[in-house]
Amino acid sequence: MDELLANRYQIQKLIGKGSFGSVYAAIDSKTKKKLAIKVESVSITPSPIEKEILVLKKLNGLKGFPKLYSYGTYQEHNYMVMQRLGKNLSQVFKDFSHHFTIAEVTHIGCQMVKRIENLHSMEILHRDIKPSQFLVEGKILYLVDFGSCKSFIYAGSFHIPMTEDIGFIGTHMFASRNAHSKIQLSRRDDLESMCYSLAYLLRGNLPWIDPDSSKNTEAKIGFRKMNYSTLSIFEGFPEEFSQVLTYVKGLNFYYCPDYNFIFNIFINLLEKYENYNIRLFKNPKKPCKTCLIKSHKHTDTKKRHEKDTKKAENCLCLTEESSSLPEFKNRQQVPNNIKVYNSEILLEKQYTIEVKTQKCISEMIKDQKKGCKIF
Ligand SMILES: Nc1ncnc2c1ncn2[C@@H]1O[C@H](COP(=O)(O)OP(=O)(O)OP(=O)(O)O)[C@@H](O)[C@H]1O
Repeated sequence: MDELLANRYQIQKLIGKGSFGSVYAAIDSKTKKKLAIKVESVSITPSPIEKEILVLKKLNGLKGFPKLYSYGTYQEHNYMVMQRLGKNLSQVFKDFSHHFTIAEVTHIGCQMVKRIENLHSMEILHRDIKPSQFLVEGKILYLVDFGSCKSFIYAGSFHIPMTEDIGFIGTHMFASRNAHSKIQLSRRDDLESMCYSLAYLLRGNLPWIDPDSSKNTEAKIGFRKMNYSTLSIFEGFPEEFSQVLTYVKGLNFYYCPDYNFIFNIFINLLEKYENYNIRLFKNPKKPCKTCLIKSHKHTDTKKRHEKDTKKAENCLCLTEESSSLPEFKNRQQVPNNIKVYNSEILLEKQYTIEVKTQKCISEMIKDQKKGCKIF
């Protein structure tokens, strides 16, 4: 491929390779903007990039998703030009010697559930949720890679049917049990993969992964995964994590998950960790006052609850910052996209919301049995 793609984009460096294509760091020679360009051969059909473009168009620059700038075909390659982001969570986890604190993983959980909720609100399933699909930029986790996405709504308003024998979709390590059973995936499965991603970030491993990689076939992982109880997956960690997984495992195929229920479990857990450091994100400014959540004693009404949840969400993401990636000094150099600050106390006392979880898990599960709430 030429270094100047489509006579406009100066390719700088390969960022990484996926199953179907490669992602490059590039500069727009017209605007000097730093970009990421995903490229795949035109011979790949159906084209994952085409699907990604459709999804990104639908998301239309929604917070926590990369902006799509341009796309096209150039020299036997499909390409899409998007916002350049920082390292993915797997890479950052490695930088931290595979050790995140409970507060950090809880904070990640808060952002993950919001991204998944937003994607689902566009009637789209991700179907390959895992740590490497979340990229850190500023204080925001961005969800990327929409090549496995599928709409769960068809003909305008019908939920896709629960079919079987669909073939495995996702990544063995983080896939839901339904993915291993080859059952059509729905919203619950993205959340189950989110739980396994959080378990991995807490533990540094997942119990169904054998040190001998020859024992990690899809079937063997699936078999072992079915036999681990929720409690054993999160053994030694706060019970809130297993509460979330219990709730998610209890969802039926059609049910619209209560994302706020999960978010509030995480937010309440985070509140227990005073003065925690979230080392993944830079801390350029103090959080603005309007983002600070006040304690609302005795005002636990639904309205207050919703307002606080919204504020908490804003606090987690704060404002979107412009990219601060360093220029590439030399083409051989791997970009060091992210600065990690160990010392700053990042979000001091932001999570002092007085939101006690409004429904216990058994009530939620009872609710589900009453009917299939889709929206
Ligand atoms: N907008 C972006 N900005 C910066 N880096 C990105 C961007 N999008 C993807 N990347 C990085 O590019 C690399 C390749 O990403 P890609 O989504 O193609 O595949 P993958 O998720 O690594 O693998 P697979 O497709 O097999 O799941 C990853 O390291 C990812 O973090």
